[in-house]
Amino acid sequence: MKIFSAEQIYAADKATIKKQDITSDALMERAATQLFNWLHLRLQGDQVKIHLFCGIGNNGGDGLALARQLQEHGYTCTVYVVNYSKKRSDDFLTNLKRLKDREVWPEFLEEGDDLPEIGREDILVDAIFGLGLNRPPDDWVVEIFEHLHRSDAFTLSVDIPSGLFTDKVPADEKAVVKANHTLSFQVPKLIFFLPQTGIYTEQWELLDIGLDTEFLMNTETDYELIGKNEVLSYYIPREKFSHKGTYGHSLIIGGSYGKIGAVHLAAKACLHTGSGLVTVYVPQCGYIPLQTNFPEAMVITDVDERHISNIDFDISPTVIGIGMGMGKDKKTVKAFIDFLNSNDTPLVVDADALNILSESKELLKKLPSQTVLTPHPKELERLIGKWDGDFEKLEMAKAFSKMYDCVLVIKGANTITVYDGKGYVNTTGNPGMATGGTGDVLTGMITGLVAQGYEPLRASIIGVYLHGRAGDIEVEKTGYQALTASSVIEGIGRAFLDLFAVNEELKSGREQS
Ligand SMILES: NC(=O)C1=CN([C@@H]2O[C@H](COP(=O)(O)OP(=O)(O)OC[C@H]3O[C@@H](n4cnc5c(N)ncnc54)[C@H](O)[C@@H]3O)[C@@H](O)[C@H]2O)[C@H](O)CC1
Ligand SMILES: [K+]
Repeated sequence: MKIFSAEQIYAADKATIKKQDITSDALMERAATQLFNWLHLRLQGDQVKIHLFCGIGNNGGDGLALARQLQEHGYTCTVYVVNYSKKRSDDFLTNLKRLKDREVWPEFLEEGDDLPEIGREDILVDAIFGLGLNRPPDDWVVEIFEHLHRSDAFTLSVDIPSGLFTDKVPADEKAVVKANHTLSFQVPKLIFFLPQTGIYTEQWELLDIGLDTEFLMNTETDYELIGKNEVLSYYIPREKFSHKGTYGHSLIIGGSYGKIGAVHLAAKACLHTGSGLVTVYVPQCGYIPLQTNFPEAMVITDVDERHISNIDFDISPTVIGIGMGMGKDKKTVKAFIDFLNSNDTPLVVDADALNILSESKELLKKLPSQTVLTPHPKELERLIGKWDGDFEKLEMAKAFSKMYDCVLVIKGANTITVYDGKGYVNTTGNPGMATGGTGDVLTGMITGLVAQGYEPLRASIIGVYLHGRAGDIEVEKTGYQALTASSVIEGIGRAFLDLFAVNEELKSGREQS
């Protein structure tokens, strides 16, 4: 699913109005009807108090139109207009008049006014600012936001939480409404997925307002949201007359004394993801544990007992995953540099190998094209430098990925894969996965997908999705605290099966008919 910028959404509005030969007011009415339906379905006429806080632009217009529909259906609502500017939008004014024609008189809030009492059982609708915010809200408006927050009432934001810019992180966290739920129009917004802006809404949901599908389909976006459909469209089916050679040979290089487990996890995840063969390359201390506990893997050992000191093997792998648990011993750093100087096998690079690259950036030029790098936030900072806010981070990541022709997998709550100027935002995963070893599992999975013939960008996107899905499946059994990297590996098979699972409701519907 595409993630559109604010400019593109405004353009989609225009295209829709023209193509469907409707007024902008009619489009706003559609938006308000969707908001109303959402609330009405849940409230079923309940007489809970609803406070609608509206701005003076089109976000406020949506709020006023919603207020009218609520009032027409007998709901108890009070409407406030946060009067932060004299430049009211036309559709706001149209809806203000319609409300007044029905003898609903909004209370206009100005600087210094007393603020209304809000009970914690009430419902707040936040339609103060939408996509049009272009400077931080005034202090007195921020005070209103804080007043709303203190009420503890359920807060429903219209389109986006008011006070959020669509392309930069707000300087003051008090200057953003904290929403329990956001009903956003038609398309997901990037702000829902970034750590510094995603925190302002607990949940978000899309409401279809019938924007022109042709425009949406034909417009290229900088970001894409990755769900099951996207992953399914990339899936390569297995062939009947295939054999283990068809699905590649992965070599996992890493480990050091006390960190052999990292290689074990990566290699096992690689195998569970479908790599035809998996060989691990470890220091000698890894030989017995791996051969004892992981019979499917072949093991090649370094000449050194405790560290990798000379990467030397006589197999021809399809892809190499390197870095987990490898450490930065002097011998290892040298071995890694020598390896890069002679290697032309596709690479997936993680952990200590990333840190070695960060310390000698000239090495980055030695990576084969489309090498996959899987940094967590600290490793990313060492690689690309410090950034000022999540949006700058993404721009810097894109520039870095272009400069070195590499796929950057930026790990986080919503992992974002960056390549060729585009970002792919993952939707799976959960806080239980913030535990040691899950990164090793991810690297192994991406390696296993490259081995099977997925090009590195797709392997990364699919690997990240399945990794999160496996975690989501397993967390149902364990809860957040007890989820481990090993259980994520156990979930990989189910994550694949889930790609093809028919929605239970659809299935039972079909069986009945
Ligand atoms: N396709 C859709 O998604 C539709 C969305 N709709 C809604 O329209 C808003 C966007 O409306 P817009 O009028 O452009 O912006 P705002 O409502 O956010 O209004 C802001 C308004 O105020 C001015 N302004 C900006 N920042 C400040 C500030 N700090 N202080 C004072 N004034 C400020 C700015 O110039 C604007 O005029 C979208 O989010 C949806 O809710 C449509 O209703 C249907 C189609
Ligand atoms: K809003």
